[in-house]
Amino acid sequence: MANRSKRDISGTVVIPLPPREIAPGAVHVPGWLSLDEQRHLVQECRAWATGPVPIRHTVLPRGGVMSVQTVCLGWHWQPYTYTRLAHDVNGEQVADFPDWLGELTHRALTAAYGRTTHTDPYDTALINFYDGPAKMGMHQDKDEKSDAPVVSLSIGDTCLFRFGNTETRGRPYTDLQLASGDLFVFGGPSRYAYHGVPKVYPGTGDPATGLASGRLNLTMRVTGLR
Ligand SMILES: O=C(O)CCC(=O)C(=O)O
Ligand SMILES: [Fe+2]
Repeated sequence: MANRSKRDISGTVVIPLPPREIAPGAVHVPGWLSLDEQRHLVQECRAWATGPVPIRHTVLPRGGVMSVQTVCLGWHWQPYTYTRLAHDVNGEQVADFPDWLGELTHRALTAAYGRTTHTDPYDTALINFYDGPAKMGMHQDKDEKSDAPVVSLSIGDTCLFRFGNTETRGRPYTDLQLASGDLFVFGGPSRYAYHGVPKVYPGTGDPATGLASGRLNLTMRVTGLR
């Protein structure tokens, strides 16, 4: 279990807020990752960003380019499918989804839901890096052939995260902040809720994570593919 009390950049002890249910099946666990875990994830993400399939701005089918940069593990996501080979980047196979990340994901599910959740093994992670004005529009995560919850970890600058409903991109939605170390899980009735990142607040991250600026987000998923 992560050490739940930590110090902020000024050395003040910060006791994270308890888990909060944002919508049925959608739970925010502030400050879930320890600083050491965040540091480790930043190091690993730096390595994954270099290859075998380097991090890139994903190109959308109609020619738009996403402002975030993304690198994938296990399966390569390109709009709107998962493949083993990164045909839209360099044709290589993405890095494996490591066992330790699957274990961290299952611990995260237990922390969010307060019970063990049985799912097929998690087999992919999408790692997004937000720098400068990068953001993400409202969308559903629906390219997976599995209803297993999406498990999201955030490191670095705080963002505004908008978590909506399963019917439309618009209201009703809940705006919350995801800060460094926060866990957010959405499953059950919220699995296909629209969500997005309208804004990242520059300079709000703690450089002790190893990330001097910007925001990293990892989402672990079950693709349901073989
Ligand atoms: O950056 C985030 O917090 C959300 C990322 C996301 O929604 C996605 O990768 O599908
Ligand atoms: Fe998403």
